[in-house]
Amino acid sequence: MIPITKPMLGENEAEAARRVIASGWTSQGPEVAAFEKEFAAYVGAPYACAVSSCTTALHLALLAAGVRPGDEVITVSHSYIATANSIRYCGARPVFVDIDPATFNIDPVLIESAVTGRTRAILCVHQIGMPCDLAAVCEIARRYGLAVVEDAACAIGSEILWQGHWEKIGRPQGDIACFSFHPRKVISTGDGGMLTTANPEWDAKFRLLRQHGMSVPDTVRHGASRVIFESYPIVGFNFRMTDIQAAVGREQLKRLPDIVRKRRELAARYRTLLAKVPGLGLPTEPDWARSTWQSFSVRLPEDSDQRWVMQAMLDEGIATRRGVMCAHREPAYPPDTWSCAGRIRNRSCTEEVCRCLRHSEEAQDRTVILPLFPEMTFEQQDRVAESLQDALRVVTLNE
Ligand SMILES: C[C@H]1O[C@H](OP(=O)(O)OP(=O)(O)OC[C@H]2O[C@@H](n3cnc4c(=O)[nH]c(N)nc43)[C@H](O)[C@@H]2O)[C@@H](O)[C@@H](O)[C@@H]1N
Ligand SMILES: O=C(O)CCC(=O)C(=O)O
Repeated sequence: MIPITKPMLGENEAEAARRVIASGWTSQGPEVAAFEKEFAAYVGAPYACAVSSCTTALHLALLAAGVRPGDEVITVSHSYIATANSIRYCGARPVFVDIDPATFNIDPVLIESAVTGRTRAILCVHQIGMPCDLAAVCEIARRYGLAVVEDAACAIGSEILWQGHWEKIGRPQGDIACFSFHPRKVISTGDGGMLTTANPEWDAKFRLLRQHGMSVPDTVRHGASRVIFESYPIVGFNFRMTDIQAAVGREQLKRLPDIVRKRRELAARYRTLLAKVPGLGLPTEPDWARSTWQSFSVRLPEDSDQRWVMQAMLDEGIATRRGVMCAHREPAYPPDTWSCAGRIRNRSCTEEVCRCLRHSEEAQDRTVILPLFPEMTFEQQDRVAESLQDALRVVTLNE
């Protein structure tokens, strides 16, 4: 079986976890602090704060940016559901903007029509590791006084050409960037997340909110020679990362440059292997972006059926995934819970038929994500390419 993904974990990670367990201190402590410092150095950010997942990171980012019940946040529907959910957790309303079908990222041309008096922030996504057009997003956000939160779940190691220099995503170019260490991502701690920012007040807020709003952390009280009583000035959460996870994350960071290099090599190789497949659309990388290729997504020819192709490949022992989901199509998102640019401004869409998100829907329905992981062999990759071509050929023959 060729899986869709396989986290690159080995003896070093196992030894790191063992070392923490043997130390007797396993909850958020010195390993988390060290991981944060090393992660900040990697992306070039002034501050990094570790949490339990990217979902909880997004939630804290929006709260710190001042998103409150009744506010609107501009984002994409075409993303894992956690993106839109994080807005709902704040009692705010997602306003969905369609994607550019070439990059699967928010179409900057459409953002301005989604801004209203209630808009508080733009939550943009670097979908499947491809940097979105942050320069355009930030320009609009600055003009309207909006915060920019980046969902960089898949973009650890992605780069963007920023004011003439290549920078890692997460510096951050916006106001806050959120990363994921779920096993489907570029590096993994089992589950886990990270927020980066240049704003010390927001960083302090993340730290307070991730640990119940506790005024004096347990680590400080643990080592104190005088009795200290903590207080809880605000309602916080338990969104901590453990020291076991952080120790694994530190080992993963050491592997990261090799992982990204390998992923880019495999993505380039897919491009060569699939270049001549009739009607197949290959992903594009703008000349100002370098992806991690967290996923390699191909657009199927017009005459092929997505589910049929995926099943044919599964029958050959190859796992695939459909294109990235659209939150607005899920039962958790009835029409009264979200808006989209057209429904606000032109009223060109009815409740029944909405054309505002047609590129998002088309990407979900017409693309297939192929296996790509650093330990994938060329032989496995050849099998994937052949199996896809066979499946497409059978579809054509059946016509
Ligand atoms: C492109 C999108 O990819 C992911 O969505 P997805 O629909 O592909 O995710 P799922 O289908 O839930 O993928 C989870 C898969 O990730 C793999 N996986 C999940 N956890 C593990 C693990 O611990 N070990 C191994 N070896 N594999 C793991 C399994 O193959 C599992 O089926 C998410 O990461 C999204 O955030 C992302 N945008
Ligand atoms: O739970 C998932 O499958 C993805 C969500 C994620 O990556 C996260 O919250 O860190």
